[in-house]
Amino acid sequence: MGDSTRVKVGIVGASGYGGVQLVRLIADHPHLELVYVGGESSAGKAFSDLYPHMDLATNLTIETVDPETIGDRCDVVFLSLPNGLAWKMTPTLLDKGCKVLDLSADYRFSNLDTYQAWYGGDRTDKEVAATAVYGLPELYRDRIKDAQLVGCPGCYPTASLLALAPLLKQGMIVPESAIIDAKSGTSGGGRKAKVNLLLAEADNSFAAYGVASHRHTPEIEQICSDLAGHEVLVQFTPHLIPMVRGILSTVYANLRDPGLVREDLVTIYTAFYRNCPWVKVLPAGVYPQTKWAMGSNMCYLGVEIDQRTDRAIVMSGIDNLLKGQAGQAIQCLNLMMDWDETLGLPQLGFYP
Ligand SMILES: NC(=O)C1=CN([C@@H]2O[C@H](COP(=O)(O)OP(=O)(O)OC[C@H]3O[C@@H](n4cnc5c(N)ncnc54)[C@H](OP(=O)(O)O)[C@@H]3O)[C@@H](O)[C@H]2O)C=CC1
Ligand SMILES: CC(=O)N[C@@H](CCC(=O)OP(=O)(O)O)C(=O)O
Repeated sequence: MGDSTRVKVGIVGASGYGGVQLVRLIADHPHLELVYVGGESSAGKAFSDLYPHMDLATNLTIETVDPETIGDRCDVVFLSLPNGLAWKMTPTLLDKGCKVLDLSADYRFSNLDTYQAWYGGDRTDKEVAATAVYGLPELYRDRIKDAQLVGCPGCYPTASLLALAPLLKQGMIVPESAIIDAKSGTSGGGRKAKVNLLLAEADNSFAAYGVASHRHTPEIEQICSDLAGHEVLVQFTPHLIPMVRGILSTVYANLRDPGLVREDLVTIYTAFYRNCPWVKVLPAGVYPQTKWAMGSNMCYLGVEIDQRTDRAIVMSGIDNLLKGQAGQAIQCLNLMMDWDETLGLPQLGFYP
């Protein structure tokens, strides 16, 4: 039975990894009621037939995607789809008065030419895209509060930008010297079958991919440029690591002030993130482990300085499906609804 006091929520792409996390988080959220789940190949199946252990979270059946009817039934819609689909349905959802949170790359770029150069597609929603806000609350909280459309960041950009932001914003590093070395578990590639994500391919192996060409590079550069106040290029190398969940992003950059020690960085980072409940700056000498963040919306940051090279080294650990995806989307929605930013989100991870 429906609860008229709760905000009615729909998820398009509910069967995927991001969608499942959203179902779980919405079930635990005090102000949200899931009223619609949509998909393509899973349409017509009960959500609990796909995920039998989640029958307590919802008894909905996955439906086909018709933006008009979704817009009539929902106040808020999460789009957890492959890149290039959200922009085709978002204008209708917004016209219907919905708040829209897109987990794909479609609304992350302030310059659509950049989007089209990396993702393709012939966008016809330029006016709508211009209203989208980049959904990284620690950097754009006030803009997210007023947004009707949020483009939630990618998992690698979330981890990497939270590591770099204090240094860039305060002009402490040479921006172009930034090198981002990031590792992701296989769930980062989504639930759809892909040969490189098979256990027999990914297990006992560890390799870089997308070297000097990964599509998260321009997304990271866009926000770094915004923080630095001028155009910045960065070096970003992702790796696939044989685990399911988690990202560890290690960022290196040349310091402008060679006199700093790591305790200074702890103080600077703690001050920068003092109003951010989802970032935990670790004490000097403590470095994040991905398992701490598994099941939690927290980003753990460890800071270090190599005094031989005068480089800052910052390590950022997140759960790619929570702070890197669905958790961050709920965090953004909390802000858009003027609710506490922590509502309905898990603080502590599953481990140990
Ligand atoms: N995985 C991660 O760590 C992160 C992913 N992202 C982004 O979030 C988005 C979702 O990712 P993820 O959950 O991993 O993806 P999955 O591959 O796990 O899920 C994709 C979902 O999209 C649905 N879908 C695909 N095509 C269509 C279509 N034409 N119409 C309707 N539904 C469709 C699928 O439904 P069905 O099963 O019914 O076919 C499925 O539910 C992507 O844009 C991804 O890049 C962002 C940050 C992190
Ligand atoms: C391990 C793995 O394959 N990771 C994905 C990142 C997924 C993601 O967040 O990307 P978008 O939302 O920008 O598509 C990749 O490198 O393509």
